[in-house]
Order: sequence, then C-alpha cells, then structure tokens
Amino acid sequence: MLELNGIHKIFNEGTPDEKIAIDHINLKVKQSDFITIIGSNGAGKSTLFNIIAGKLFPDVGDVLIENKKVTNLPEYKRARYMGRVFQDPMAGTAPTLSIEENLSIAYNRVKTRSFRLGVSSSRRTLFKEKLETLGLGLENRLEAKVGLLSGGERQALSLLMATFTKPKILLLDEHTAALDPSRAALITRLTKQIVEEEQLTTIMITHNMQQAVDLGNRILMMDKGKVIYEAAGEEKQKLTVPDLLNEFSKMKSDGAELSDRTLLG
Ligand SMILES: Nc1ncnc2c1ncn2[C@@H]1O[C@H](COP(=O)(O)OP(=O)(O)OP(=O)(O)O)[C@@H](O)[C@H]1O
Repeated sequence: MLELNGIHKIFNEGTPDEKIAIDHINLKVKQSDFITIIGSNGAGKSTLFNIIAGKLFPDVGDVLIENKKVTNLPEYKRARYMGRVFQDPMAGTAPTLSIEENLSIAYNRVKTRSFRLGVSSSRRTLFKEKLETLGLGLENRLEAKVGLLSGGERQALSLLMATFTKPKILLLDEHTAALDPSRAALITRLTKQIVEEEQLTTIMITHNMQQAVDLGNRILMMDKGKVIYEAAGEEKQKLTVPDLLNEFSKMKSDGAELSDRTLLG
C-alpha cells in the first residue's frame, strides 16, 4: 500500500544548524495495517508524516502509494489518497462554516472537483448518518458553526472528515494530545471504531504509551531519524507499557534524550 524506500531528509544542510531529521528509513505498510509511532522529541515523526503527505520532499529516497511513485507529487495532488488529523482541533476544520459545510468541503475534496458549499438532501442524509456514528448528537446541529463546538467535538468532526471518504492512508498526528483525558478516551474509542469499520490503513503518532500499546497491529519506535524498535502481530499484542519503557531505557543508555512527554503513560 505505502512504501518508503531509503528516505533521508536533512534540514539546513551545510550550516551550523544542520539536522538529519530522517536517516535512511525503509518502511512497508500493508493494506489495513494500523501502525502506532512513538519516539523522543525531535525523533523525526512529524517530518516522516510530512514526507508521506507530500508537504515535504525527501532529499534521497522514494515514496510509493499502491506501487506508484509519488515522491515529488505535491500535497494537494495527494490529498485524495490521504486523511490527516492534527493535534490542534482547530487545524482540521473551518470555524466560521457550519458542520454540514465542513463535511461538504471534505466530501468535495475527494468525490468531485466542485467547491460548492450547498448541500443536497441526499448529501445531508449521508452526513447525518455519519455524524450519528460519533454518538455526540452532532447530527442535530448540522447548521451550527464549527467554531462553537468543544475541542473534543471538533476533533471528532475532524476525524470524521478525514475518514468518511475512505482515504487510502489515514495519518493521525498526536490527534488526542490536546484533549482532556475523557475527551481523549472518546476520540481514541472513535478512532478504533472507524479504523476497524472502514478497514483503513492507518499510521498514528502518539506520546501516550498506553494508546500506542492498545491500538494497532504494529508499533515503531523512532529516535534521531531512525526506527530503533519495531513489533508486530503477536509480539505487538503482548506488548505492555513496562516493555516499552524498557525499550526507551535502552535508548537512553545509548545517549538519547528522554523527556516527560516521551514517557506519558
Ligand atoms: N522545517 C524545519 N527546519 C529545520 N529543522 C526542522 C524543521 N522541521 C523539523 N526540524 C528538525 O528536525 C528534527 C525532527 O523534527 P520532527 O518535528 O520531525 O520531530 P518529532 O519526532 O515530530 O518531534 P516532537 O515529538 O517533538 O513533535 C528536529 O530536530 C527538528 O528541530
């Protein structure tokens, strides 16, 4: 489904600020894989997502989606393959537009080339059905401005907007990190539900070890631009938070920086 071959990315090359953000990473993501990525601050996780999404281009290496090389395809041309939810609930939605207008934009992005905001009755029925699956009553507030929603409601809507058109790849970029614990638990539960129902190929960055252990069939740990630990299948299912902390402590003994954020339980 998604292949990263020898991806290398350096920022500010040849200057005193030179930084190797991604150090020759290879990754093969299969259809319906759900990968969680954890790692220290500055490990290269967001840079990796930006390269997958086409927001950044690698200096070396190739990105393939369904065996097609997309390495230099800009973000807007990859948008119909990708769903992405960011940490900031404000990032995925337009606050001055209504819930149905936001859903309409997400729908048009993939289904048609139209930027029309008008919503036909069949679309409205589809939007209502999808919103009902969130269990938040948003289906009764189709005309409410998104700026009036709580952070959790907004993030649930962002998740729906990123997934209801069944993207080939779903990127979740610490999408529960800015929410209080109960709202984070809600978004985690909805993520699991949507990914399972739609069989979405998903990659999720998280600093929450419990979430990284609970979700997905594969886990990657990154440090200094490299994947330094990986578990999949049964090994991943058996993995516990103490096991992960143990892996982190090995990393620490190799001189890596551990921050409190890395160790979020
Ligand atoms: N646009 C940029 N210009 C210069 N350096 C950058 C840029 N983007 C990222 N970096 C550097 O590249 C490294 C990797 O950053 P990245 O944001 O990918 O890490 P991360 O694993 O997502 O970190 P965090 O968990 O703190 O969000 C860091 O040292 C960062 O400072």
